[in-house]
Amino acid sequence: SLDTEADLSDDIVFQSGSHQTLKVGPAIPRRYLLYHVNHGEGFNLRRDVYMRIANLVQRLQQDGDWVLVLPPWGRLYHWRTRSLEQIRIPWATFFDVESLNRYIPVIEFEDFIKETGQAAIDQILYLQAYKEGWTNGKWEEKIDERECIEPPAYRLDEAGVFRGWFWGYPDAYAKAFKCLSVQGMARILAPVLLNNFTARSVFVDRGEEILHDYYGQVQYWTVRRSMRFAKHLRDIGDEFRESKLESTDEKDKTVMTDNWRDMERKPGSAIGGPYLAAHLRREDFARNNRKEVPTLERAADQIKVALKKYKLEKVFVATDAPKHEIEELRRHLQDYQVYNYVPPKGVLENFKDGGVAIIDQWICAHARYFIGTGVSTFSFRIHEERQILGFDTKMTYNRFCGHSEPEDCEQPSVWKIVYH
Ligand SMILES: C[C@@H]1O[C@H](OP(=O)(O)OP(=O)(O)OC[C@H]2O[C@@H](n3cnc4c(=O)[nH]c(N)nc43)[C@H](O)[C@@H]2O)[C@@H](O)[C@H](O)[C@@H]1O
Repeated sequence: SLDTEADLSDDIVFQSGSHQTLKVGPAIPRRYLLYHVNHGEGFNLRRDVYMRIANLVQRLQQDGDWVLVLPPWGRLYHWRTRSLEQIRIPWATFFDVESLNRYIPVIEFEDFIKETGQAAIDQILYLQAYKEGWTNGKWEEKIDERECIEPPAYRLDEAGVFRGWFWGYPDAYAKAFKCLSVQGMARILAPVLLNNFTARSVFVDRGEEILHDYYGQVQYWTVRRSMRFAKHLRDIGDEFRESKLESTDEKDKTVMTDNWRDMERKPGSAIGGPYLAAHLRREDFARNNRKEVPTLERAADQIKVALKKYKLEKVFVATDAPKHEIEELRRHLQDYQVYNYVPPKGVLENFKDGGVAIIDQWICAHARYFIGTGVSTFSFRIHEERQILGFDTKMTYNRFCGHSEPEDCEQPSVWKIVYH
């Protein structure tokens, strides 16, 4: 059978008469790539893994009809609002799936179930490191089928199928399971998936084990640009900007095009709203006493320096800090107007902790000046968002100096956006 118009057009043979005949080759069966990330990882690290896997699918597409099945969101360590049920969340809650689809074909897991008739996966490939580490102290790209190092996270049940955590879908199962030791870029999986396995649906678990094919290069930025946030979340952030921070896209020069493919901005073209935004990562970062985390007093001092330098009066703070810490920070900044986003009940119920975090990121992305927390992927994703919007790099690539770092601590490396 023919699936798409594109398939048709290649195979149509026009004859001299008025009718046409179709020359149809065997249909290429659609293959599904599913993936998952280690349980302890946070949302923004997971976004990074999506980019690696998406580029793998982009490569696989050259040799067949592959589609990426988006892993439902849920059970994230940092999502702490206990009154909410935070599992089986589709990507459309957080992202503009149409934008993702402009880069590679993606479907939600629920669509996979509908399309294939059941939540059954043919093959799990569980990625792991090499037990022996690097041989001769040399890092090289390699991939091999190996025995599992850790006890497998999936167990064989009486029916002879593998059960485990499939994003909170109790009926889901897999038919086969293997461990693969891997050291390398995402593309290393391509020949394995094309040649060694004929399974129609392959589930790559521990997707974070593979690296970006081309970090910071055009492929990286293209998939990154396709990861637009869901419109309903952007709208909430925009309304907050306008009502509290005197910030609108027209004034700030941050108007977006409908299609990210048509959006190419010169650095410095965006001005941003008349406020400074800070991402202050606390919780586990502060508890583990990471050297990149400043005391609240020191954070306030660094904010004040930047406010004076850029003649700003308003501060927007995105943070995972508990209330009393936010209050303390306010006291240190009492001469300024300090804002943070507190979601109304309905927003929290509909869009969960993940949606609220995105609203925070969106507001940070539109500030005149941004200062983030070192090594936090939450801050890194804001840097990228601002690059896409067209901010000058010096208004973006800034971070707090931690409690045991010098005042002139090393600032984040600048990643210029690459379009072509
Ligand atoms: C310890 C490591 O931390 C790494 O975190 P890091 O890169 O900062 O960033 P994320 O991977 O996003 O994980 C941190 C999570 O904490 C919450 N969070 C942090 N900052 C804010 C904020 O300003 N506003 C709101 N609303 N929520 C915030 C949010 O749920 C976010 O996804 C993880 O990626 C690693 O997997 C690991 O867990």
